[in-house]
Amino acid sequence: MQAANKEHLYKLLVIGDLGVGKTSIIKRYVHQNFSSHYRATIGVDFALKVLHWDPDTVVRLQLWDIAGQERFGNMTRVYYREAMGAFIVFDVTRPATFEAVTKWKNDLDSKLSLPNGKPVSVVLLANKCDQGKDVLLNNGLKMDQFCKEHGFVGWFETSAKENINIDEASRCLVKHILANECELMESIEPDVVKPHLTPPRALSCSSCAKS
Ligand SMILES: Nc1nc2c(ncn2[C@@H]2O[C@H](COP(=O)(O)OP(=O)(O)OP(=O)(O)O)[C@@H](O)[C@H]2O)c(=O)[nH]1
Ligand SMILES: [Mg+2]
Repeated sequence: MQAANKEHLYKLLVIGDLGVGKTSIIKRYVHQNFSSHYRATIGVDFALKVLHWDPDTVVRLQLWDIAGQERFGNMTRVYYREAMGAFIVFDVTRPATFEAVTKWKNDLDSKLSLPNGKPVSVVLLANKCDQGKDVLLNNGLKMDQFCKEHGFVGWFETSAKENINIDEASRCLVKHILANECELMESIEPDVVKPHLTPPRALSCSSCAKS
């Protein structure tokens, strides 16, 4: 296979309350397995997922699995640094974890933004949808409105247990990150190549090429 000529590496955050399924979603996405045994994450765990985005683009995702117990503490600023996007996860069987979504989003937006000052792209995950949709049934129709009001680029009902919508949610987030990166690149004056920038060919990105 011809070597990809565009490589991207993005740090992604996975945040949300205790026990909503952050670690399980990452385990399903990266290792294709699931365990019903709950072992709370301490601090932060890491995982790497490589996507062959298109024939000449490879996207490497560095996933930061942040413990729910970190709950907008002062460590989150350290964990959030230089991330390009995030998943905020709640548990559809526990309404309180949905209430916490706005707190996580506000914490993220108060501590992290893109170099142009815009908020990073965030996709909302309504996890454990294999276990019923209590929260969604009450809010299902309003989820699109909720996402618009709180600045989420999309939302998905997911299940780490049944492997539902996790790939789709990741593609949605990466698509928005690529578009953001393109906008950032375009905002850099084309005739002023800053010394730390890599050679011009890396300045283009697939979504720009498509636009
Ligand atoms: N039925 C079902 N159970 C799930 C799903 N995702 C996670 N679980 C279970 O929920 C519990 C918590 O999952 P974790 O992935 O450890 O949750 P977490 O968000 O990483 O929790 P912290 O690390 O404490 O923040 C475990 O018992 C999982 O098996 C799912 O999609 N469906
Ligand atoms: Mg965990």
